Amino acid sequence: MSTPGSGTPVRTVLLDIEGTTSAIAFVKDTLFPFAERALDGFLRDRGADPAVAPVLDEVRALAPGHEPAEALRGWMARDEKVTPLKALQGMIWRQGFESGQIRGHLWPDVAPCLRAWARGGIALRIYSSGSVEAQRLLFAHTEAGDLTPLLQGFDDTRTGPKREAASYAAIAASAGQPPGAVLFLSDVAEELDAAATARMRVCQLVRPADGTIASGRHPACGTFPEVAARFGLPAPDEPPPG
Ligand SMILES: CSCCC(=O)C(=O)COP(=O)(O)O
Ligand SMILES: [Mg+2]
Repeated sequence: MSTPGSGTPVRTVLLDIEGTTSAIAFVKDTLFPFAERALDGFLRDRGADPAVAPVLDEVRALAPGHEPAEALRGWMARDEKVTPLKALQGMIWRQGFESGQIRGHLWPDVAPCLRAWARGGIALRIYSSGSVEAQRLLFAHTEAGDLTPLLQGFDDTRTGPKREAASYAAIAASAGQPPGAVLFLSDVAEELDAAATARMRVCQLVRPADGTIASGRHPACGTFPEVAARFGLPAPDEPPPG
């Protein structure tokens, strides 16, 4: 697949989380089990809250004939990126992040690049299946500190599915950028296909520790400094720790 907009300088970097900024194992082995363990207590204690009850109605609408807890556990077991599940996970993770039980994992090459890119005038935005609430929590409580001041926008699947081009067109419009000035980074080739169809520039993060396989359809990099070198972004001036 060609690289749309390759003559346009990158003004915005749009970041996926799982498999891109953060380890797949962190999401699967830390975040998901935390939500699984806390689910029943959360539904019992908070199920009638004004912020929670409408989300449970969305669950019932998507899984008629099932108890919400049963539907949610099924989606979790199959890692289905269902919007109300992701919203509830974000609410459950809040207690874990704010109490210090969970710290957001970032690959060591990520924070130095985000700082350098933001300092260099590049707008940084997140687009993840994780809810906007979860995204903010993760970046406010990373192992490298609170990185939310570096981030200018957050989108989740309420904007649209990650494998549909219209979602990327909407994000570029809300960022006030032509799609060709936006570089989308993700580990998932189908997400990159959709972003490229919307005329964004794209790069697959192929992190060996995550077991990602290069699709061959898009430019691929193993680390954020490689992305910086390939797409003309500022280089990090601090070496990654360790
Ligand atoms: C704190 S974000 C949680 C990550 C998550 O729940 C998820 O499904 C990740 O999906 P992504 O689109 O970032 O690959
Ligand atoms: Mg991902």
